Amino acid sequence: MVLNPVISKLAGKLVVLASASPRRLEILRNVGLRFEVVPSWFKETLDKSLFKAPYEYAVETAKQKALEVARRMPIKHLKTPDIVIGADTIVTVDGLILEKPVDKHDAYRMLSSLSGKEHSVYTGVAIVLCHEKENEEVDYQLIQFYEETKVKFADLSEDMLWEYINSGEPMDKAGGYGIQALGGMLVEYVHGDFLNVVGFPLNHFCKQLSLIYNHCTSSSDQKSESVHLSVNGTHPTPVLSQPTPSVPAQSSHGSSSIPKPSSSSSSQTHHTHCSLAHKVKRKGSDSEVSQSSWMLVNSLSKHTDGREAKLCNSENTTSPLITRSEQLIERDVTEHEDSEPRKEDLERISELIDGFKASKALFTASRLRVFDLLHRMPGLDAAQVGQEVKASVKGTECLLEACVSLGLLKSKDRTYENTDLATSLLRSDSCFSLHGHIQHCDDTLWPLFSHLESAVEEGHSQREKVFSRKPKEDTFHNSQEAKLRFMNAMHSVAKVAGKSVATAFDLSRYKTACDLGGCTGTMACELTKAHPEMSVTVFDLPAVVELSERFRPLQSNNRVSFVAGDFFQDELPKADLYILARILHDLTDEKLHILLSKIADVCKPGCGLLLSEIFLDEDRSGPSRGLLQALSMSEGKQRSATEYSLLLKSHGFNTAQIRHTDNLLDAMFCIKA
Ligand SMILES: Cc1cn([C@@H]2O[C@H](COP(=O)(O)OP(=O)(O)OP(=O)(O)O)[C@@H](O)[C@H]2O)c(=O)[nH]c1=O
Repeated sequence: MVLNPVISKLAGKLVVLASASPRRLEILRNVGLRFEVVPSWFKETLDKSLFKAPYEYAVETAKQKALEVARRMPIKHLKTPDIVIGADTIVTVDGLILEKPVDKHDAYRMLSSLSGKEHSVYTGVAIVLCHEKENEEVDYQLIQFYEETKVKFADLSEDMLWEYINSGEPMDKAGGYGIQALGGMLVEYVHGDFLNVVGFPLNHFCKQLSLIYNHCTSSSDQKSESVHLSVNGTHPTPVLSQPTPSVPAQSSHGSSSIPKPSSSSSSQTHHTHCSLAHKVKRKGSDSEVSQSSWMLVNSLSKHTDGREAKLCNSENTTSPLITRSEQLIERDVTEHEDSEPRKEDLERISELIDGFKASKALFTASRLRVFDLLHRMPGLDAAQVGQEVKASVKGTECLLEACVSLGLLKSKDRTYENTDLATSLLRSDSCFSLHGHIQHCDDTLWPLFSHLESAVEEGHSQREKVFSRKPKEDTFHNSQEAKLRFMNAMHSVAKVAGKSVATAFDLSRYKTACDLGGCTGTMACELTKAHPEMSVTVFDLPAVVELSERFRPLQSNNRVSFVAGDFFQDELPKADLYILARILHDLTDEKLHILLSKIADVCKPGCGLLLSEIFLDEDRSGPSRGLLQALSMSEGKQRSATEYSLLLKSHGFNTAQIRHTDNLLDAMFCIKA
């Protein structure tokens, strides 16, 4: 079928991905779909012997995953999604269904059964469309389909098998391998949609969406089969299984009665476009990783039916795949070496080279309170600004011009005023001021980053080396000052990100909360604003609680109280929701487990845990904000949402929802099992 643009059709709809799979999240995020992640609690324990074909099992599991979330959300999250997407990936070989291995031996069993053979990967997908009716009942409409991809593994030696298993990669992946990463080494060829193996058949999914939202008529090879479930409360009852006008068609791979796809042998080839290709583009083509991804993508080809793809390899040739891929890489490298550098590459590198200059210009203007001044007195010229901030005219002029070029100031006839960005984020007294954070970057991070080379060589932060050189830092007064500066930094980030985190989830069932390490109480304040029946205790070190009084006039809220204590040593205040905002990334594994065990001990089943951190992309390729921060961290580490989720799970907290907020901090909501 002809594919029409469709992702934009979902704008404004509450789309929910009922999956904890980081790969599915990334595949869908890469195409610009905006959605919430609510991992399904459905246990993958359907009796496989009841299904005639393996894909029926995958489709049914996907359906149950999606329906569980579609049914839970109106009750537990008090909102009805528009669309819930569920998926399930399985590997089948020799008539067996392989899911995720339970341990290394299980992984060994799976991978050795795949060695030297072709197997099928099926991903079943269920799209549940939720229609709220006037009587508060929800009508669920179900579209389900599956996609098959054939994959052939090389013969794997025992050493290869164990080296791969010991990498840890197999454990959360169907069949015990990840084709998108190290597992790619094991693969001789792929017939079909590559992303289907990774966990989500994007192309087929878009075609289905197109059928739903573009109201196309189905092509002749497509059968129509959609299921309506009329749901009252929590118990769905299948009432009908037939085509409907609003969901016109089901693809040829739709649900149980549909025959297996035939293996196509068309000779026309096209290069596939998958998320890896986008990534290569985004990252530039210099790194080895990018090149190998590029090779992988380009060595796939697509047949005319648009779904069956095959490597340019066949068993009756010596190894055309390798030859072709090598040629592609060779050509790519040569082209890059010989040709003039591309304009955008030069721009990107210059930007990076000058990044430190831009940062320092911002820090300096901020320290001199240029943005405060120009807010009070817009339209000053360089001499007037210099006089006010007690700086030279020449130096001030250079600084102001640099700020204009960075979009922080506007100039007209050699006079200056703030841009909107400066007014909202850079003034020291604005509601969302990042002034405190900027000062912290200048005072603490700047010196640390100037010792980055030693930090990288030695493998630990240079904090002690850098700051013990300045004896004045050790006096009580200065350490007090340093504490205040740090609190100011935390305060300013919490002011900017607090609302996004506090409103990320419906927490209205919780009446008492405790913000551990809650500093000045800004996040606590945002939580009470977002949840009018909630009271929040801020628990922090005595010195912090004492100093936080200076910020209290800002928190005019009697539902926020402060308790002094050390969360490693003292009893935690009782609450039914605990908040950990920007705490975990900074702790060693040991401390982290002590803290999480303490929280788990005081939490009854049903208690909540709200975690707020920067969540790294699952492949740790971004965001730079998180990865750059890691360069100056003394202990601890940055993690992805899945890593946090697994960590919390090991202490009995199930992830209920994850929110990438597009703000400075992301959020995850977990419930004590
Ligand atoms: C073959 C293959 C699989 N996978 C992953 O295997 C999991 C399958 O498990 P699932 O049960 O379908 O999903 P899940 O991870 O448990 O998530 P959920 O949807 O919440 O059940 C998914 O993650 C897939 O990406 C890869 O990442 N690469 C591969 O090459």
